[in-house]
Amino acid sequence: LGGARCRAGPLCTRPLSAVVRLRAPQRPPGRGGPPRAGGGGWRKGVAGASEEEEEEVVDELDEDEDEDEEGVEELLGPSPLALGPGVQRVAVVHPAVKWGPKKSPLTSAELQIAEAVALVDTLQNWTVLEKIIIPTKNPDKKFIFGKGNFQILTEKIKKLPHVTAVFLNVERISSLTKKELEDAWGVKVFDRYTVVLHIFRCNARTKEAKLQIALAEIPLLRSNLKNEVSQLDQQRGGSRYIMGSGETFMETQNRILKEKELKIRNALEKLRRKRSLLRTQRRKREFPIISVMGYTNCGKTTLIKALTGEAGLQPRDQLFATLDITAHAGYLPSHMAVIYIDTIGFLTDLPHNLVESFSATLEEVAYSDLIVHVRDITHPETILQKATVLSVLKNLNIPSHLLDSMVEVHNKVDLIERYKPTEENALAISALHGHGLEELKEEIEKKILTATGKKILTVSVNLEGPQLSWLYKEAAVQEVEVMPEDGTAKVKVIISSSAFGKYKNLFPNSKIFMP
Ligand SMILES: Nc1nc2c(ncn2[C@@H]2O[C@H](COP(=O)(O)OP(=O)(O)OP(=O)(O)O)[C@@H](O)[C@H]2O)c(=O)[nH]1
Ligand SMILES: [Mg+2]
Repeated sequence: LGGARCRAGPLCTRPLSAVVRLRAPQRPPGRGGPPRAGGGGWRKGVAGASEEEEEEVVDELDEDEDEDEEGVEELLGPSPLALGPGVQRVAVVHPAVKWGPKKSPLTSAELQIAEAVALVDTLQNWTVLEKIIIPTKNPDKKFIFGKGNFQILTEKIKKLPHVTAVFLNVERISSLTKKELEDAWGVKVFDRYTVVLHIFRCNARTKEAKLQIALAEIPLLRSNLKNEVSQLDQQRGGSRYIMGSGETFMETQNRILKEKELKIRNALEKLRRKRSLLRTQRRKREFPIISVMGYTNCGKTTLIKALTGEAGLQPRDQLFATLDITAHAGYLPSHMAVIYIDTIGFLTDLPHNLVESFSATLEEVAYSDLIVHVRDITHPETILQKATVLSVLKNLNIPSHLLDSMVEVHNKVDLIERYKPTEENALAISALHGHGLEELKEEIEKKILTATGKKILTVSVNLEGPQLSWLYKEAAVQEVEVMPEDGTAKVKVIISSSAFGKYKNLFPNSKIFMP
């Protein structure tokens, strides 16, 4: 890939496998409560998992982590974009549909080109030299532009002496069109797919992200191969057989690519199995899971940082800062421990197979108890962004109850004076300044209790009896307030309906205080 590196430093995120290592970030402000045994003491009380058990899971999951690392680098290989090292000076060309059925009702060419520029700005050493909007009737057809407009465009590009590449802001161009445009303009031509993929490549840190990128790059390698073969054919006048093998060069290369694709899919499948093991572990520990989703740069990481107090999280004003799904522990108002999952942001016209290669990661979302949809309400395209997020979620086969219970959050309201959401049930917040977070946590807690069928209640127990240890085993004890005068304690618990039924049967005389 040469010298094109991202502006961002190393990502400071916590891979999903860190879930089982979570430690309570702070002790909740409660009276009494279970005793603290070392660092994980409080959590031990909440989740009912011993530390030894926890370490065991970590060991099991970390196994062969390192030995695979080299294999992943090999599968990822050099970038198929074949970019030279160093600087790229880019002309961003946006084919705008002025009318007809292909015209997007929600967006304007200026805003679309602004997003394309933001994508280029994400990359270190890449600068935008020129922005050109050029009309077209149908950007999906083979040559994108009409003859006259193409000539105007070619003249404009040729007049830019320092330009090294053209970023054509369409989802995908065929290898044939790409070649023709490159021949006509004498510079490299990228589409959205290649630019986004390049950003992903720069931001990928974990094995899973790298494998997903390797998978998404296969179609590029395939079209590169096609070009290479047609060039060879032109030079030599026909396909050549590799001596003795009976296979043409194209067939051999295609076979190698297929094998590579299979290896990547297998490696991803292995990671997926690991993930499902983690999921079972988490279920056992009864941490409710909240997936935080939204358009890229809307403030997901900032929000999770604010909700969990995790200092290591690094939000950045950059598209696709987060590429790995990561998990972070936080507390709801009643001291319930939950896990927030930070996810990759969405983008309009994100090429289909790119989404597909990341959908394994996003599969995690389907297993969460609640989705929080964060929106950058200050963005001029916020409505289109919402539509994009909802449509991607639909395509991911997220269970409908999760879509129905989704919490919509309007973020960055500090930038708008006296903001009032027009959508019913949306919550206005500023993740950066911490406004509206208490209300948000209350709302999340309400929905989590409904989703998990749990109740929060306080019971009075006799300290000499078995109730307290029963509750520690079967429910999540939040607070214990001892009444020394009569040897009882008031215990606040989060308990499932079925465990509550059992409790009432076992201890019919225990006093119960509903909230
Ligand atoms: N003014 C303001 N800026 C915010 C707020 N929340 C986030 N930001 C800024 O928005 C930018 C993006 O924030 P992130 O938290 O990295 O966004 P993200 O959704 O995680 O982005 P990706 O991971 O790239 O998809 C950063 O510069 C944040 O400081 C907010 O409430 N107010
Ligand atoms: Mg992020």
